[in-house]
Amino acid sequence: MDSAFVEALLGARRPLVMEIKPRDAHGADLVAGRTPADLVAAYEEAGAPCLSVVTGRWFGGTPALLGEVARHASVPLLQKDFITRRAQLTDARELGASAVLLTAGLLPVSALRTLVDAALREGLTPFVEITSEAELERVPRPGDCVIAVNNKDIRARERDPADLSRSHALLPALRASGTPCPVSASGIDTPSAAAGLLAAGYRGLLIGTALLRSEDLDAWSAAGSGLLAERRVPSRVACSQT
Ligand SMILES: O=P(O)(O)OC[C@@H](O)[C@@H](O)c1c[nH]c2ccccc12
Repeated sequence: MDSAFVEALLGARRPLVMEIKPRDAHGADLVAGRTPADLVAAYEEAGAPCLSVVTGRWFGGTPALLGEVARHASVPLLQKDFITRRAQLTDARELGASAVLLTAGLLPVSALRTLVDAALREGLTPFVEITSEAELERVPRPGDCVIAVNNKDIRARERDPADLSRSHALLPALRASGTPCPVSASGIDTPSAAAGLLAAGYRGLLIGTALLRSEDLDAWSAAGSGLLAERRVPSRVACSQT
């Protein structure tokens, strides 16, 4: 498969897809005054092989944020939004995305197939999120997709507590599906949880909130490269609700 996003992730020493999103699921600010350029610089310096940009408005994102990140980033970008129409794929590519989120649990199976085919035709890597084996079975062309287990539930707007055991339980099925790049996403909130998922066999982790609140990205990078330092990771004080 020909995918800059997958190649970057599989070739990375620290396969962490570092996410930029303005607010967490409860509406709290995650950016703390930093510009998109500041965030890109911090993540790239920490060794991010790819970045995720949330453009969905539940999390305070906009398409313009993706364009702004793309102006500064030199790594492949994933757009995270609720994509239901082909026109959104063209927009994603024009804004600078290399990969697009498609949510298996929210799309009828025929729409999922159409969007996976259309994304691949646009040169975009489908990054398909699933939460169960039943959803995994609905993913077409898994060998051409990144498949990510979401440890939270997007139908609950990600306000539910994360269940990392879901990622551990679904890994064998993910591997059997033929995806080149099994990913675990959401609610990974400590470097040791990250290290555990990578040790289990995940080839990529998608982390937003915890990185945006972290004051020690190096500890995360160490976890990502299997060199977990036994040190405390200070968190930013949770920012006020907006
Ligand atoms: O901030 P977290 O818990 O590390 O989660 C990141 C990412 O998985 C989450 O932002 C997300 C998962 N599915 C989405 C769909 C749209 C927007 C965002 C998302």
